[in-house]
Formats: sequence, C-alpha cells, structure tokens
Amino acid sequence: MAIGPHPPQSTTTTKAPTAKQSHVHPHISQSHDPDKGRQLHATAPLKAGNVLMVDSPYAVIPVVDDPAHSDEVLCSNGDCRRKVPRVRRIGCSNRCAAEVFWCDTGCRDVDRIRHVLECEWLKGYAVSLRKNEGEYYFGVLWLIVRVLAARYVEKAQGSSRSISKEKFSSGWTAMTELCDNRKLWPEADLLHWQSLIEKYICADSSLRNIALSADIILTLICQQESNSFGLYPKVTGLASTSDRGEQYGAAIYPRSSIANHSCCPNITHKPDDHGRMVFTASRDIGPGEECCISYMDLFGDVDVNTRRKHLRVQFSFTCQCERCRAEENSEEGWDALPFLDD
Ligand SMILES: C[S@@+](CC[C@H](N)C(=O)[O-])C[C@H]1O[C@@H](n2cnc3c(N)ncnc32)[C@H](O)[C@@H]1O
Repeated sequence: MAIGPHPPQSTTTTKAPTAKQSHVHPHISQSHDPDKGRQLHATAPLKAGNVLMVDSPYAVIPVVDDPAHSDEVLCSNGDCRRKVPRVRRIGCSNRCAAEVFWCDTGCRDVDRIRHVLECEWLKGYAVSLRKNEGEYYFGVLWLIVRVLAARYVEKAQGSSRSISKEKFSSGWTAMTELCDNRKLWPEADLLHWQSLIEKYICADSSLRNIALSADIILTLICQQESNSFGLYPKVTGLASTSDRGEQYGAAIYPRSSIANHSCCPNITHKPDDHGRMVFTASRDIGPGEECCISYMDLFGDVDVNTRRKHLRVQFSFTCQCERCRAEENSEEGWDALPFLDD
C-alpha cells in the first residue's frame, strides 16, 4: 500500500525568496480547530510544488555526535546557519562548546552580541550538563538559552522582523503564542524540569540579563517540546522508501509551528541551506483545506495504532488526522482495544 500524499501533479512552482528572509504564500492563513488547536489552511487553490512557507528559526542548535570531525555543524550566526565545513571555520576563542563555530570572521563579528549572552553559560555547563543529565537535556536547555538570547537581541534592536502582520505574528510575540500542552505533562516530569531550570538557568549569574522567571522558562520548555523541529537532510512527508536521514540540528520556528500533523500530509518540509524551514505543497490543495505536514517519516505499511503510539510517545498527542480517524474504526484499529490485549 502506498502511504503518504500523491506525487506532485503539476510542475508549477512558486520560487522561494532568494534573500535570507521568511516568506508566506498569500493563499495560506491560520484558523482554529476544536481538537487540534491552531492550524494552517488554504484560502484559495494551491498547486503541487508551490512553496507555501519559508520560515527562519527563532533559535537553532547543531546536533552532531563528533563536532570536531563533522562537516554538519551549523554556523552559530543566527542569520546565517549554514553548515560550516571543517576546513573553513573558526571556533570561539573562549572554547565555550565543541559545536560553536562560524563560517568566517564576518559571521563571528555579526553574531558577537548574541553569542556573548550564551558563551559563559556554555563554558560553565556544556560539559557537566552533558555528563550529569545527558545529551537530550543539554540540547533542550541550550536551545532555550538561545531562545532567551534571541529575545534579548530582538528587544535590544526594537524589531520583531514581521513578515505578514495581518495573518501571522513573528518574533517573540509568535513564540508566546506557541501551544505548550503543559496540562498534559506528568507532574514528575514538570518537577524534574523545574529542578534543572533552577540549577542550570536561574542560578547562573551569566544569564542574568536574559533569564525570565522559572515558571516562564518551564512554559518555554513545554512549548519547545511541542513545537521544535529536527533538521534532517531529506524531505519529510513524501511517500518514500527511505528515511529522511540523520538529524543535524534542532530549531524552533515561530510560524511553521502552526502546522498540524497528518498521516496523509499535503505538505512536505525540509530545511534549506540557511536552516529555514521550507513547506512545499505535495499535491494540489483546495480552498478551505487544512495544510498539514508529517511530524515523522511516513514509509512502510504502519497501522494506525503504531502511528498513534509513536506520536503519543514523541509528541504527547493522540493523532486526530483524517487518515487515523478513518482507520481507527476499521479492522486495523481493533488491536488497540483492551480486551484483545491477552
Ligand atoms: C506544532 S503544534 C501545531 C499547532 C498547534 N495546533 C497550535 O495550536 O499551536 C503541535 C500540537 O498541535 C496539536 N496537533 C497537531 N497535529 C495534531 C493531530 N493530528 N491530532 C491532534 N492534535 C494535533 C497537538 O496538541 C500538538 O502537540
């Protein structure tokens, strides 16, 4: 059985903007669904191949196993974010973290104000946090520190880099509108995060200029967990026989985060060379139709219970997409019933 959207039926393509800026197709807007919350929808016909969104991350971190020997590390300059090859890159003179590199002195100098805000924190905690709490917790907290630094820079510059004020918020305003699903979190997880926030963020004097209250940071962590994207080299969402490749980054996108998941998505997503998230229509989409991505690789013949379980474990929600709803009452869904367990 073929899984995923139909292949593109048209070669009509709206080109992504060449500048390093964000872009939203004029025929998409946001609305609200009682089960899923905010959603993207088409306001007029969209053609397969149309670029629907090109969104710059609010914050991004590289995710690589061996930064010293990897060509996959992203430039730390928040406006560049290109992969920096080993032979042509410069590191932090403070040696704050193994994955902090810039393409060149230009990128380093432009990024100075932002990087200063994270440098001492990385120097003080990158090694111990990884050792004591593990890579995952380090990654989440580093991304949060980068969000706080980006917020500080945005406020200092007095700009929110708005692209389409009427339809989509941008910058920190958009970050505050992200869903957090905090009520769904087990109390024990919240308490654990609270203790990490107190220990590694609130108690750290180098973050005094950018830190917010422990409770706001906890909400930010919940938002990050519900909204961050992994950066993968290949497209996510197409019917395919292979996965999307190895993750090389993690990012929060203020506008792309509005897209809900579907197990039969009509949008594919893939980061471009500057770490911007690019949404492309994978089939024609009619007016009023919801525009969905897939939060996971969709290949192989995976039944509704396995897909829903994966999404519950990874993203803490029960998928209510058209395909899952159609399959939940079919034979495929029966093995989810408790009386069939034994
Ligand atoms: C990245 S956000 C998407 C935008 C979100 N609806 C909002 O209001 O901001 C992910 C969250 O949206 C909801 N969601 C996304 N896809 C869904 C689906 N297929 N079924 C149910 N809920 C979904 C879940 O609460 C999930 O944690």
